Amino acid sequence: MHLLFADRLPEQTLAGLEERGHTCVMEPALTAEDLPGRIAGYDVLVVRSTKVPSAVFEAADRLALVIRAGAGTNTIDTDAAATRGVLVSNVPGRNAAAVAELTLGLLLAIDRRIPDTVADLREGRWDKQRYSKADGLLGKTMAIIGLGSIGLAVAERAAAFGIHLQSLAKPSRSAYAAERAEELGIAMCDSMAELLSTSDIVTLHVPSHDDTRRLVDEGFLGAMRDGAILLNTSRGDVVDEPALLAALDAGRLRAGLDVFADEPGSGQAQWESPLARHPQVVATHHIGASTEQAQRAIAAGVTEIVDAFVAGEARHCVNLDPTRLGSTTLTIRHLDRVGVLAQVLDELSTAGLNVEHMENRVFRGGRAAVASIDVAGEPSEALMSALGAIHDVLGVSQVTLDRDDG
Ligand SMILES: NC(=O)C1=CN([C@@H]2O[C@H](COP(=O)(O)OP(=O)(O)OC[C@H]3O[C@@H](n4cnc5c(N)ncnc54)[C@H](O)[C@@H]3O)[C@@H](O)[C@H]2O)C=CC1
Ligand SMILES: O=C(O)C(=O)COP(=O)(O)O
Repeated sequence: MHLLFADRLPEQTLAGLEERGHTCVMEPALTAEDLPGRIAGYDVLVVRSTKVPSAVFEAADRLALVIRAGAGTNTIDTDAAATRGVLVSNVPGRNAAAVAELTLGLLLAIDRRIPDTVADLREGRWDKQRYSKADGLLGKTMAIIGLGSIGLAVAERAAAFGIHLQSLAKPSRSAYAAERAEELGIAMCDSMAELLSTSDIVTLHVPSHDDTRRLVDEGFLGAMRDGAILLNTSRGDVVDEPALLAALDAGRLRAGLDVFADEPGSGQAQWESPLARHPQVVATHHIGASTEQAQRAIAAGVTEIVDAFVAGEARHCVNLDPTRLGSTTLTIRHLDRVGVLAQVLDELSTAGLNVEHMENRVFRGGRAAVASIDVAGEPSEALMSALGAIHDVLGVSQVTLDRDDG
């Protein structure tokens, strides 16, 4: 396969993929505007924060997979990809420790005003009194919004500082996250108002999507305690930035920010941001995931996704239907002979049933096989008998599932 890397990944990763017979081209200076003109001829596109707009999918001739070498896929038009049948995968969890480390770093930097004290010393100014007013973190309460890989990694580290942890009760939380939250002693609040009004620190770890964009608005900020600290290492647009600026100007809050709504990409740029310059803010250059450890782990994840794709698996794909694909699963046991599946598909097509997912596994010995076919709709009795009557079909059964149960 031909792979285009539009951001920098370790050379060893490319070398490993070339050893597997793939052709890899790395052009880390490519921008979202360049990509449509460069994508022709590539099967796989690998990006970090470089944006992948719909124009890329319109211009692509053989693109089958986009890999986000990181967690957040908000920079990729995943709907446009889905319309063109292009898989989009991310590499979840592998950079969580790095982001959690930076989050705690921002918190310590704010509490002790480390950037200001360092800057003064670099200028030759000694002022012990000025920098002797930190409050300390022991016994403080932290609200964690988004209890996924990063939220939990932050919780583990904050717990070690003696910080009390709380989050929002969420019935749909995964069993793993719910169990881990309990182990870490994270208290659950029933409402956002309760969570915010009882926390000294609020840290954001949700992805950017329709429900979370500008989640932190004037009302949210107003509900935070006076003197509280807001940490954002998720995405800039989760925060209403003018509203945050107003709260900072009023001296009500302090903030640690790694991400900004209009941040420049991975290169260098002249960039004036009133938030990043604000004296109540400690800001960094969206470097949460940028440790060697995290990038090695992410690169290994990219290789695993390519290997899985070659083997026919859409690993960590974010734009396939997450619920059950077809409403009915047909299980067809048959002799492993050429043409049996073609006859099965012919019958489905005559019945007007669209196949949404299909897998065929051969039994040990190679004499028989079992096909599992998800179809959109309910097969009629006539169709079931027609399938059962196909020569070499050993048996047919069906399970009808509620789409939401997947
Ligand atoms: N600063 C940086 O360099 C990095 C930033 N990120 C950002 O952090 C985000 C989170 O990353 P992970 O923890 O790895 O993802 P994750 O998918 O493991 O966790 C996200 C969590 O947020 C929860 N969530 C989603 N919508 C919510 C809502 N409306 N209210 C409450 N919870 C909600 C999900 O249920 C999930 O538990 C990424 O989507 C990305 O935007 C990720 C990696 C690096
Ligand atoms: O993994 C993520 O979601 C990140 O935000 C990291 O972005 P980056 O790979 O540093 O451009």
